[in-house]
Amino acid sequence: MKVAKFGGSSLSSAGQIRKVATIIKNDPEIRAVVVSAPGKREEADTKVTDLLIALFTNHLAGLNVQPAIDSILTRYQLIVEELGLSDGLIDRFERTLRSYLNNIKDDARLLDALKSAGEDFNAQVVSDYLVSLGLKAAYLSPKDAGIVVTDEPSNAQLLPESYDYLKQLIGSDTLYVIPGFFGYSKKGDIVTFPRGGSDITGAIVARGLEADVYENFTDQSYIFSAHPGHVRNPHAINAITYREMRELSYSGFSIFHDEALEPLYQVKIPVQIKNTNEPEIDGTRIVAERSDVNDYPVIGISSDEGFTSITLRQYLLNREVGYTRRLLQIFEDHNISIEHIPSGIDNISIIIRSHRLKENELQQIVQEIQDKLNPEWVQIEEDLAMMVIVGEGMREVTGLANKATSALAENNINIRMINQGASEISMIFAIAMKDQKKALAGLYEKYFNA
Ligand SMILES: Nc1ncnc2c1ncn2[C@@H]1O[C@H](COP(=O)(O)OP(=O)(O)O)[C@@H](O)[C@H]1O
Ligand SMILES: N[C@@H](CC(=O)OP(=O)(O)O)C(=O)O
Repeated sequence: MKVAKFGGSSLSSAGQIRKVATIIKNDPEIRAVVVSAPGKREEADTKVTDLLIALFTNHLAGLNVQPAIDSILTRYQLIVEELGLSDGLIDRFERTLRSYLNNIKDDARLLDALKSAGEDFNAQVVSDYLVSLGLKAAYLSPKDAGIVVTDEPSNAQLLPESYDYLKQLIGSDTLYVIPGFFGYSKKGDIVTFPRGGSDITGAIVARGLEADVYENFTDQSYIFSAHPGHVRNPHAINAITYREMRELSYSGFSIFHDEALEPLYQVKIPVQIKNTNEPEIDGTRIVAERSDVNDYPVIGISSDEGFTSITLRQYLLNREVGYTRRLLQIFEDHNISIEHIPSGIDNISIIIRSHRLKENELQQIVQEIQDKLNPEWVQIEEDLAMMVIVGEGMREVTGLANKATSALAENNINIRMINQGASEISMIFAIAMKDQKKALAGLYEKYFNA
């Protein structure tokens, strides 16, 4: 039994939805479908989720919201007309958006409700279309499916009891079409997952329904060993482990959400990445173990930008008990999570994502560091990129770090920090953001073409 998730690129137009329906019709193993909101039809297009966020922003600013509502409804109108579905759907969608705007007074909750509409409307469209083709399909709201989440707007986390509710759907002869990207809090409010979170819903449903495989349909036939938009003709991956994928998706492989692995790895449900436009290709499998570690000790290289490092120097820091804890406390007080903490005997760096800092917050943090810890000096480096090299074979094979340092040296790229992940399956190099493209090309050549 399979659960299939179709991403925004697979559902961006009536033509794409037809391809999705063909995939579903041809595979009776698919027993539940999770859908995203319509994505971009071409590069310059706007995702429906972004149109919904624009609607929220206009509403908040007190502007006329009609143009934003029209642009959203037009996307669905085009799809509904071309698929020959009832116009009544569009009236229902308009009433839903207006009722959210009129009735939800809390801004964060309104934003989540509006964002959820992209997936919610699309699930109704896809379900109606499958029914029109003669399939026994039905729209199922996350509320009725039992997807219960924590109450943190835009950052929902699943509550484990959801699996007990989802289990009750096992064995049904109805093909459920479930909107991705959101769940309901215990109080009954809509709460969304982080952006890209329909992958998370798909994983939750696959686990709840005890699927043999979670098929994730997108616009690429494989996960490649480097982002295909940044490296020309990267090597296609056949199998990658959950641990490898988590490291890579957290740091730039946006094809699959890093938090979508959590529901799956304990119960070892494999993920099959497939292309809606080339469904005959098997694609990439995300699994617990892979058999080609000797051939590919390194499986992928990702890069991610927008980091800031704060480095403190303090002679005899290694002997000061509690120094690190007091430093970390400052970041905790600012509610800023930390990415890396490389340290030496007399210095320590804290690396964070720059977007987590509010205006002037960095200066405030430096001031607090000076007041509370009195270091000899504090150095700030902004605009850093992280190059992340990942592979289960990293522990066994010698000379892998050397390849990276020589690739960067040959390209005259200064390394600002090196961190070997405690998992021993990743190595991270901080460099200046301006060198990122050159670094990725150089590293890719060394590991995959040398
Ligand atoms: N290593 C990689 N291999 C394949 N695609 C990647 C990789 N890293 C990033 N991507 C990007 O992920 C995109 C697909 O993910 P996403 O936009 O979330 O799709 P969907 O709309 O189907 O959910 C690809 O078009 C590609 O640009
Ligand atoms: N539509 C949401 C959730 C999502 O997962 O979309 P996609 O499958 O197109 O990445 C977003 O844009 O964030």
